[in-house]
Amino acid sequence: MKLRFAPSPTGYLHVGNARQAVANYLFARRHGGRFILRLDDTDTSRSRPEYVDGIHRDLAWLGLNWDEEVRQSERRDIYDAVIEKLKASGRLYPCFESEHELNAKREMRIRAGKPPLYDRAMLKLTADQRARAEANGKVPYWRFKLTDGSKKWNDLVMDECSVKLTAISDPVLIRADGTILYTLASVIDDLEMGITHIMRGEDHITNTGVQIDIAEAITGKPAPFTFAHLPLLLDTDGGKLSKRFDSLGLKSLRADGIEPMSIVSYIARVGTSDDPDVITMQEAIDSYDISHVSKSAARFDMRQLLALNRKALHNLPFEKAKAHLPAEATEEFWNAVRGNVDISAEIPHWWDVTQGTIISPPQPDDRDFLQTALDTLPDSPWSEDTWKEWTNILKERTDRKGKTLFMPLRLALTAEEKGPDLPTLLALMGRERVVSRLKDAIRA
Ligand SMILES: Nc1ncnc2c1ncn2[C@@H]1O[C@H](COP(=O)(O)OP(=O)(O)OP(=O)(O)O)[C@@H](O)[C@H]1O
Repeated sequence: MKLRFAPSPTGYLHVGNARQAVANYLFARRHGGRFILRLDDTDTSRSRPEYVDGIHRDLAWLGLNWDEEVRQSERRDIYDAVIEKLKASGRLYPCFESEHELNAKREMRIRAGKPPLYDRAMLKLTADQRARAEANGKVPYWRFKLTDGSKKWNDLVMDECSVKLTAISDPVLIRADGTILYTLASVIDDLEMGITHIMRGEDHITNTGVQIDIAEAITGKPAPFTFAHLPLLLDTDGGKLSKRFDSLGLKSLRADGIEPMSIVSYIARVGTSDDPDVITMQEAIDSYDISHVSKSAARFDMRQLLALNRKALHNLPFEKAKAHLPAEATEEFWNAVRGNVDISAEIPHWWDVTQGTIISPPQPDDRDFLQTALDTLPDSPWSEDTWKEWTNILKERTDRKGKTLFMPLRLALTAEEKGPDLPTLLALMGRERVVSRLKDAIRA
């Protein structure tokens, strides 16, 4: 069994692309197969080295290690041999019509109430006519002659699929400048590399019909692939994701401090009948079941991802959390804050709260209460019991309890209305910091 994830390096990967990478990886690992990274970089005008680096970085970050890597731009010889064969058999035929001529023909067909399909005029070109066009400096581009009828396959996600080839124009597979289009390069690679399962987005369903036809023209045998077309992942508002607009990009999620395993856990289960939960890679592999993937489009829900990430951070042991923490951070600090962060980008704030400087917001309405709090602050050294000792005195002196007692203190000490347990935080902060924050809140 051999699978491939085949992104085009024309942008940074988004969570939709990741859905395919994760599906291919988990399916391959679950069944003891190989997972290949294939860079579909035939579009030289849009492919860029920094996007290749980006794909490597994102996949490695997610923990999707690949067994082999190939680049389409390095496989021209392989394509040329197959192209010669297809030209010789007449399935690839030269075309000379300009964009302008094609548009005019298309409009005429539409006006005549016919579908705007290519009329295959160039199939009737005689050797003489071709020689004359070439003598006039015209260079042909090449279309693939589709067979009549439909191509059917039993999809692992979409069940029975059928693409009516008679409703599609013969596709251009080689441009006049010699560029090979994705549709052709991809099927040659899949055959040559012995890919057994093609898992990709449902945006490829029409391609699949055409590619089955091309594969059969190349080998003279039924296409040897099993297909799985996974629905597209939409953004939270139901909009399309785009590499070009960097929407929900893995790079930015990483920069925001999302844990890679939260993303893999979420993406492996979103749009399936299984509930997302924070799982290990091995658990994701063992539990991946393609028959649980739903046929309809799934929405990426940021709140759900954040909930998983919060759980992942909560479970993260100190040794692993160190990567997100300041060098001087202690295990006590991590234990105090780990249950209260959605993303690791929030950690520096809590570090400042306990070890650095923050600006306490003014609390004019609670000035007297905070002055009493300052006056009754226990002397050092402090422990986790100091909070209780202090607030017991405050309860007696001020008659306050519950929220009216705790909230002004929380706000003064942390500048937040929510956060880690105050008894633990107070012990970590130390007396000097607390005195200066209380003074700030009173003075302001
Ligand atoms: N929103 C999406 N949800 C799920 N899969 C997607 C989504 N967008 C693309 N894919 C899949 O990602 C894989 C990689 O494709 P590709 O690199 O061509 O991505 P793309 O985002 O469609 O790129 P481009 O915008 O450059 O065409 C393909 O299997 C494609 O079907």
